Amino acid sequence: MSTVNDEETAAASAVPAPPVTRRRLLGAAGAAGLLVGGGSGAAVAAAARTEPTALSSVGAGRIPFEGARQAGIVEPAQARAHLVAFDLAPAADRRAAAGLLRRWSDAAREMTGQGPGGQGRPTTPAAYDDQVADDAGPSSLTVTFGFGRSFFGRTGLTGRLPQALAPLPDFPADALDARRSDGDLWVQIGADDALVAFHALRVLQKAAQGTASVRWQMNGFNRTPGATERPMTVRNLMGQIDGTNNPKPTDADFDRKVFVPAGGGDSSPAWMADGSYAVVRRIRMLLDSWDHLSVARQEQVIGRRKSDGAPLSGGGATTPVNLAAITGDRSFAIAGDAHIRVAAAASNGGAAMLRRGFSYHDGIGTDGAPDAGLLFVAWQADPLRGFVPVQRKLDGSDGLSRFLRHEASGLFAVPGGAGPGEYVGQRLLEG
Ligand SMILES: C=CC1=C(C)c2cc3[nH]c(cc4nc(cc5[nH]c(cc1n2)c(C)c5CCC(=O)O)C(CCC(=O)O)=C4C)c(C)c3C=C
Ligand SMILES: [Fe+2]
Repeated sequence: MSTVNDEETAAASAVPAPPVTRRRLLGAAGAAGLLVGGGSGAAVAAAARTEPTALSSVGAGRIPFEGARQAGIVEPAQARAHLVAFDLAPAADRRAAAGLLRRWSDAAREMTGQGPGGQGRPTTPAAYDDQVADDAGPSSLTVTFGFGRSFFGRTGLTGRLPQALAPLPDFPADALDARRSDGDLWVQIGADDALVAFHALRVLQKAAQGTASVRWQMNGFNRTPGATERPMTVRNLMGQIDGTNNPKPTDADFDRKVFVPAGGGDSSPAWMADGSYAVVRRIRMLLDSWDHLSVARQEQVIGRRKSDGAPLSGGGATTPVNLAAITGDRSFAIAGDAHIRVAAAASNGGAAMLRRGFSYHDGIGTDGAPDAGLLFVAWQADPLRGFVPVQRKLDGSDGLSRFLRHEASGLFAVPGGAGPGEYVGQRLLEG
């Protein structure tokens, strides 16, 4: 599942970090030379050849933590992700929760290179330092925080519970594992480097100690930037180009679809201004069955060509889909149960969302098949005008659903971002 991870936005979204200073790199190279000094001649020669180089483009990508909106929503989905839900400790109240969001925001600010010591490089809050991300640049790290419905009861804030955070309906085909669903708090960590992402996760876990503990964790991935000749929409584990027809930040109605307006909305209180709602679903792909289909059949199931993502109604990948197109034998070019027909805004009263997911692969399941699929993350201003109507339709009539199993689910209110000196959620917790 892709995102705005497309040609148009890839270059624009990450701010290159200032280059690493020569002194710093020479220091590191010198230390490496000392370390191998007693070793073989070949090792010494290899160390001597170690020229200081600037951070590669991957390490240099920096996405500011501070802003009216949280990072990690509109930027291209990174190569690595940890999606983690936390539950508050029994004794943790609203004050403790506020302290946690303050610690988390400060840590995220520092790790993304915006903190007190930051100069564009990630720093680690000293109290949690494990040095795992030392030497790496920010690597497009984003940390995004959200609140689950249960958070409001736990902190005495039910009066501020958004209507839009109503529980998702039970979809008949769901096979949800409650232990891997929901949660008081949700954190999405994304980075283009695995160590940077892991490090951020550990720092946030340590900062939570005594206040909240991990309820579930899911680890995802996408194509690494630079792996293709030019930036392009990613493929999911079924091999499809996924994300082509996502709303684009340049669309006139993008903000209205994805973000809560200033002052709140019909179903959102004012503290959610500039925020969004994240629907998170762990969707297992029944890959062994899928791989038995011919490519032609797979293309009919989706409604797009597998090679380049072009719609079966004609044209190239970015050609608008024509759901009315008829083939020579007078049938629809895009089948009645094709995924893109059933999911289309036109089939769902205009319902739309920004899909920004990550693939996952957790080895082989107890059934002997790959435990792999999509960590589907959909962003919208109101789930009742986004995910809910679309999933209702897909659940009953999507040809793709025969090859999927929804195994876990969560809905989280992701408030607007933090400005200098602020923490995420401050307007909820202190307003
Ligand atoms: C409830 C929303 C959706 C779920 C759940 C979902 C799961 C899912 N989708 C794919 C693969 C593709 N989806 C594509 C398009 C597409 N999917 C949704 C919604 C959900 N998908 C929408 C709204 C759209 C756009 C429809 C349109 O108007 O064109 C595509 C085509 C390429 C693209 O536009 O992204 C693919 C491929 C998988 C594998 C999956 C669950 C694992
Ligand atoms: Fe889809």
